[in-house]
Amino acid sequence: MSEPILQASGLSKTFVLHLREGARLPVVSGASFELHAGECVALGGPSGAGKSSLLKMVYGNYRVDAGAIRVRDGDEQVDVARAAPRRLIRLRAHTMGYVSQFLRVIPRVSALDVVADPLLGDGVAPEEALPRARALLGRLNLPERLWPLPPATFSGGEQQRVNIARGLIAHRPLLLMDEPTASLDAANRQVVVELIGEKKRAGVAILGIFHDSEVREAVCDRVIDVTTFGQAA
Ligand SMILES: Nc1ncnc2c1ncn2[C@@H]1O[C@H](COP(=O)(O)OP(=O)(O)OP(=O)(O)O)[C@@H](O)[C@H]1O
Repeated sequence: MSEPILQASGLSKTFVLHLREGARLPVVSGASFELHAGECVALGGPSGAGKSSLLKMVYGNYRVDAGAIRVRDGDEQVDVARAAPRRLIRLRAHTMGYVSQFLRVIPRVSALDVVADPLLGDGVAPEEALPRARALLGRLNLPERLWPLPPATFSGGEQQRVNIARGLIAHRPLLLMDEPTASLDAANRQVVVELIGEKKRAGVAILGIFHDSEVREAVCDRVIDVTTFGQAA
């Protein structure tokens, strides 16, 4: 088997609530798992098990107390748990994408530009990036009249589709997805299932939270049960 794209080993994290007399909330202890090219893996377990927290640790938004999160970046390996902020920014720009549940809206920027932006950041010319953004928004059934508008006033499902298009338009070898279909109707869920399938066939490794069991069964090769990582004392 090829080298893993993501290798997490011995991750532990306890939240300490300093404004609550230092209350301690252990969330994971000794979490270890790997992801290989072309596979989609779901983080599973009941509400509060630590799925979102684990995803945020892998992306580098939450610090870990112990353990390593090694991500393959071309010929290099970057340990997200120890990487300098600049290295993390570079890793996120080209290697590790994140499709959050909600769109972070940028004032006055049109939906089309929001979606094309990652391609432009990769150096793709606007003449190529914009048609690709239009095609993806079209596949996701976002009405054409909305494309030139900033998404701030869009419905939840419309914003989520803009967010998915932005997260999937460029190639990133590792994709983290937090409930990508939460606000979508059945037809659009199916489009997202197809888009994820295409990413897998392109060799992308996907780690995500998929509460919708139909979507999970359609796209995921296995489930990592977060409860098996136990909780720190
Ligand atoms: N920033 C934070 N500060 C303090 N505690 C937190 C923080 N984020 C998460 N927690 C706690 O960590 C535990 C795990 O939360 P997390 O959101 O990771 O669970 P989850 O499995 O994703 O749940 P759900 O399926 O309900 O979204 C919860 O008890 C939560 O209260």
